[in-house]
Amino acid sequence: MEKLKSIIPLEIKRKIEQSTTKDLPSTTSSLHDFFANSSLFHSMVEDLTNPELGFCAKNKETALELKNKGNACFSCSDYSQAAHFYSQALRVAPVDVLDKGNELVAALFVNRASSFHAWYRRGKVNTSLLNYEDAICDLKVALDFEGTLSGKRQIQNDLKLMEKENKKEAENPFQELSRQEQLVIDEMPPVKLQRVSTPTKGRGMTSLFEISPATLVHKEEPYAASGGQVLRKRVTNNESDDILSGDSFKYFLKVTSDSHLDPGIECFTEHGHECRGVNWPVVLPTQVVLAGRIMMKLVELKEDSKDLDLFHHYVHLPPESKVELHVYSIVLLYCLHSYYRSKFKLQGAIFAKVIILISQIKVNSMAIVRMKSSDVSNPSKQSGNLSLPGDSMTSNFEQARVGQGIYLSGSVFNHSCMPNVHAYFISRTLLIRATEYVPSGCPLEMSYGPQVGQWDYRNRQQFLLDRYTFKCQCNGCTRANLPDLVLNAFRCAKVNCFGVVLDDTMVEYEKHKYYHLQETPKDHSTEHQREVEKLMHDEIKNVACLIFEHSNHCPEIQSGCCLKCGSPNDLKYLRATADEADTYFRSLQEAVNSNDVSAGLLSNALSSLNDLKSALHSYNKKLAEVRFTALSLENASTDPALAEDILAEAFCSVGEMQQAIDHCTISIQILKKLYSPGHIAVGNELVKLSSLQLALGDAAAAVDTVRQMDTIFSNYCGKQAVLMFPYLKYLKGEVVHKLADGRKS
Ligand SMILES: C[S@@+](CC[C@H](N)C(=O)[O-])C[C@H]1O[C@@H](n2cnc3c(N)ncnc32)[C@H](O)[C@@H]1O
Repeated sequence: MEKLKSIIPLEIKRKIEQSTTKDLPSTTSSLHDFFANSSLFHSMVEDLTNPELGFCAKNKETALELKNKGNACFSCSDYSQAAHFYSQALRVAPVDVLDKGNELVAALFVNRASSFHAWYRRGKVNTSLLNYEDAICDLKVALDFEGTLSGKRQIQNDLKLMEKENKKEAENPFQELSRQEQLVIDEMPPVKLQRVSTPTKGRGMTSLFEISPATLVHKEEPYAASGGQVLRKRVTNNESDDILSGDSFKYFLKVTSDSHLDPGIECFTEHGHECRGVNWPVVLPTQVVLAGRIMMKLVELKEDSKDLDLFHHYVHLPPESKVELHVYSIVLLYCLHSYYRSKFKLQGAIFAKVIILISQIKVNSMAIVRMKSSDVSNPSKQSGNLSLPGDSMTSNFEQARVGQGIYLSGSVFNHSCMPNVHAYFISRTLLIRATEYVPSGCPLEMSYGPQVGQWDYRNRQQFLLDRYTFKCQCNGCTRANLPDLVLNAFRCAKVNCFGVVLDDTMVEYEKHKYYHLQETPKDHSTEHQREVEKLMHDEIKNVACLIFEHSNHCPEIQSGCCLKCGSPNDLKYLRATADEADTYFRSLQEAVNSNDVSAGLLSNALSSLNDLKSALHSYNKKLAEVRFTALSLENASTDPALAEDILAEAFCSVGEMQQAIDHCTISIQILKKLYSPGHIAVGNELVKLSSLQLALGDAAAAVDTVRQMDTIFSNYCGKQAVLMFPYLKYLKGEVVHKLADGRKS
């Protein structure tokens, strides 16, 4: 695409760069006229649309060869190999060719279904031989591939019987998942939401009634979804195993398959050939592919004159992005046109529609993520982990991004850096749940990524501006709050003061929060300025009083001055002390990573921790854990672990569990201040604490920790918490075991 962009004449480029939405039909027409005469453009479109050149290039001879191999395996009863060859053949079979009078693709699907039917037969044989475990495996595969409802019901009944018989399976703590999955399907939001217009954020969502924590407020299937680019390539090339476990891979396919597809087909390791084997759905960026899917959907539903009622920022996009969108819109429409022909007209109004669509996708699409829980997918391995001190800290949140989707109602929820709802996905279903009590009429706002307590004001603003092109106007970014004041703060050097000391940049960020008030057009008078200043000081005073538990001192917000006692501090000295201590923690982190923690390193780090504590405010994030991964619309972000958390890991790796527990506990106390006691970042750290307590054999303490953790995760994901965080169920099981063992002895 870079090449295409580079050949655009300057005059056309300039018009595009300055364009607003109403100019789009004319700017796209000019660019189209230019591309129509460009051999580079046509050869690029040819690359993207010619099935012979596709990643899964079509070839009748190869398909027939593979089909014959499949047939040979089938006749030797090697059904899994047979299915494999038929699947391979399907990847390369051209869509419209005949083989012995039948459509080749259809024949291949039938053969492959027969292979899977053979699985059912084999399951029955294994049942009669009392090989229940094998039989269950066979039947599960058969169930996945059974296309008819009655067939599925029959297999499900057989499976139920088999699972009853199989005692081993019944002991597996993950066996209940299918029942839990049923809960996912059944739960519906009990509240009615209302779309409202807000003064600063456009439309938004509120509830007509008050909402208690953990209430499901919204549930929605995507209007359209697509896998990420890397995944799409791997899927097409059948290279799934190296990036995702089998389970995640299946998940990915479920997420990205269109729901109208036969559910059996969703599980195959080739894509649905929506593209007829051509390249564009594999190589174009995800947002453009998603736009292509939506355009196809609108045409198929005969709704192509309809516009999606979604917000976009075309006019605020940087000039370079506008040019890029123009190029993608023309390329995409040519790709669609090559298959749908007259249904997609190559004209300015339609190119403009695609540009708006991609702009809407940029602002509104959500990253569909799932928890990566490879370390708990095998409970026996996990059990082993807990008995190994060095590994018991490894159960961190990690998320895999499996796709991107457009949720028409879900995207009306605005962002807040202090969100009161949590968005997550089960397969491709979006669920939004209140994480705290919400009074009626109060906006329901999720986090698009950044949160107060996780990042400072400037980083949050920058992220939202870069990624979503808006200046955040949430409560966290327009008012003083405790986490923003302390997150990066120093500590007053005066004996026994413990006050907050901010440097220039932190003071600047706090002042920035009030600029939106100054920007209001109604009044720019000095009096108004004074009002703004006063408001800022009052707010900061309120927050400072909170930190210092009702101190009556009125803080001056000034760089280097303590917010509690007002005394000046040597910022240079405080910063140098903190930086030096930091280097020890970096070495300790490296030693933890390479499993090479020595007594010397530990004692150095402990004295550095004291230095760090003498320079940084006690809630400064550098002292706590920050390996928190936000569930967000954007890529999950992970910060490095610091100070107390590294020490906890280091003590854990040398088997000093009590020390590890002490440092982990302090880390949790800081996180509770920075976020809130019920925040998921705290829950994440509680997972570590409980696994340490279990490793130490302190089941009673672990019970309490697991209970707190359970409350937090249930607030975020309701009954689905066990699906989202499988280790929750596992840790609960461990606690029960340890308690029972304790009673026996
Ligand atoms: C996914 S849409 C949310 C719905 C949108 N308000 C609407 O009217 O359709 C995201 C857009 O809403 C606005 N928005 C959301 N949260 C905001 C916030 N905290 N501050 C300012 N604008 C916000 C921005 O314009 C952003 O690009």
